[in-house]
Amino acid sequence: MPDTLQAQGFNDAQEESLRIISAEPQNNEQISDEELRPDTLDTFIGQPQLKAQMKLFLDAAQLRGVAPDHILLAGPPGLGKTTLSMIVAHELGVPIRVTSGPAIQHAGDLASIVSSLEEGEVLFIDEIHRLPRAAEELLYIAMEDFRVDVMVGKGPGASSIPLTLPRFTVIGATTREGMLPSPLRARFGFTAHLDYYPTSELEKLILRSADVLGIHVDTEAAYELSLRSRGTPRVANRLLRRVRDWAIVHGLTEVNADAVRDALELYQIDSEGLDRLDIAVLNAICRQFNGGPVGLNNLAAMVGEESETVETVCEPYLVREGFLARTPRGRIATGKAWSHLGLTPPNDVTSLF
Ligand SMILES: Nc1ncnc2c1ncn2[C@@H]1O[C@H](COP(=O)(O)OP(=O)(O)OP(=O)(O)O)[C@@H](O)[C@H]1O
Repeated sequence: MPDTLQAQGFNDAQEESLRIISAEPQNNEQISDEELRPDTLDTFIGQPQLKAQMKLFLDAAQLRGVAPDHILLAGPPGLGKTTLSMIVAHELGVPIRVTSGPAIQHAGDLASIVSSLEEGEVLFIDEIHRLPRAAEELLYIAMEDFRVDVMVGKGPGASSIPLTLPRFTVIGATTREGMLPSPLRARFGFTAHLDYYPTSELEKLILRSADVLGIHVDTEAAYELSLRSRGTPRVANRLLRRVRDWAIVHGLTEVNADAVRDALELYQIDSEGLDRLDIAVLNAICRQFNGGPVGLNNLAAMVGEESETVETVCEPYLVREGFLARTPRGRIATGKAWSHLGLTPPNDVTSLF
């Protein structure tokens, strides 16, 4: 009988802690994301190269007195794509219309949005890689020729009337740049890739968010939080809120490093930002499979999770942080994983890394 997570008592309350380190927004988090969004490039923390490029790009458009070219923002969830698009509109002093690939079901939905845009307006399309095909084709023409063809009538008598659109700027955001068809990708004049944030920048971000939320957080506490934030602003802000709750309940007026450690221990987030599922995965590879290699399905069965969850929720961070390696024969635990678990790798395993 496999030693699964359920068998180890991985219950709903513990699953809750899984979601704390997820980079995806949860429940009503869009609302709490809003209050922490910086609204200028100067207050947007980190990504220095991207900010410098973006500033030049926007300044040039403003000096030329035209709407900037279309912008593609690519990168993992929670790194600030939506925030940057709001900043672009704010810096240009123009309104922004927000939609997303999954919200547009028919080409007509997109036609009605683009045909109601004002001159210079920003159209933000989140998850642009999920637009339906017909909408994508309509978008090609709208982006390139600022035109939309409106179909009148049905069947053989149908005809299309071209409607000229004002110049506007599309900002597309995607977590899956590779899924964008190349004709769509080619229509963006500027593509920005967002990277995971180093801890030094997450610290600044946490101190800024603490200020906005009216919490006193000392620098050591900000550092401890940044270590556990998986390089992701959304995770940093979420952990900060959970630590704030802990501080309120414990009657603290200032959050210090001990409060961060104690609060996050309660949520089963360790010093490297690994949660219970990450640890279960590493434990399974080291203890049950002698360090690997082990196939994804076996591994997922061992921890009692869907393969997809293991692959998309745990692995990217474990691989990025050097705890786990993917090889053609399966997943292997690295030396860092063994030492993080306080285990000694067997001799025949050390040759694998
Ligand atoms: N560079 C930054 N400086 C300050 N706060 C940031 C930064 N990047 C992101 N944030 C904050 O992190 C949260 C998540 O950011 P945002 O919604 O922009 O991410 P996203 O990349 O659009 O995520 P998704 O792909 O899930 O839509 C927001 O509260 C935002 O204010």
